[in-house]
Amino acid sequence: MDQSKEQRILNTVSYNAVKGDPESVMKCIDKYCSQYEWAMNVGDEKGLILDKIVEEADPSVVLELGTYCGYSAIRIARLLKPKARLLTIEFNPEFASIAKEIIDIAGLSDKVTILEGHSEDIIPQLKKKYEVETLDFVFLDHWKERYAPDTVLLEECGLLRKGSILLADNVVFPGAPEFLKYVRNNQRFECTSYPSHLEYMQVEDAMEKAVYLG
Ligand SMILES: O=C(NCc1cccc(CNc2ccc3[nH]ncc3c2)c1)c1cc(-c2ccc(F)cc2)cc(O)c1O
Ligand SMILES: [Mg+2]
Repeated sequence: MDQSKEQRILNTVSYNAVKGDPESVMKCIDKYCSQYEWAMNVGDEKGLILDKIVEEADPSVVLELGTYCGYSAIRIARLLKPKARLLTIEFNPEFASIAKEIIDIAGLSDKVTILEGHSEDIIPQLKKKYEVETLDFVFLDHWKERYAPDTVLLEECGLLRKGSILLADNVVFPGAPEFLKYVRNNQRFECTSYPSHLEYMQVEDAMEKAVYLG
């Protein structure tokens, strides 16, 4: 059975990246996906915007929805302070296992925990099973039609506090219209749009930041 694209991404990382060096893992993935096979990593252009927002927030507890190959988990975790941690939810078992290996190569396994399953099933378990009090930062990058319902679920589960930051990828392409409508018309969120481009392409995209006001 020939390999998947995600397996080929892991191969190129394990062959070319410097072990324990997150930046070299990111560069390796970006090089491969811009030159050989497109893949849905947040990429280096939107990644720089993500970096700035994470650095400004300096979060202790981060939730990511949609791990994929672990590129954005590495991007975020490399900026976190020593005790801070990132929980990332991935439904696709192959993606989860490839991400685990890539995160390990980056040397970030002690900061990142991959939770296998659907966001709607795992979010309600975060407080009791994963000892989360509230979330400082949430990166939404899973199924776009889940962004809005999962935002409601996060609030219902008491996981958002005054100042919690939601950052959503792909609000322009593929698009997350219900999410934009929900947060932009909701007084409990302060929204900012970050225009950019789809990873490795010249197609317009954007990320949306929604700060929870409590
Ligand atoms: O759709 C996207 N990503 C989400 C996604 C997609 C597939 C599988 C999974 C499986 N992982 C998964 C699922 C459900 C889940 N529930 N809880 C956790 C969880 C995890 C996740 C996406 C698409 C494009 C894109 C596609 C085509 C094109 F032409 C241009 C652009 C660009 C992106 O940056 C994207 O992020
Ligand atoms: Mg995305």
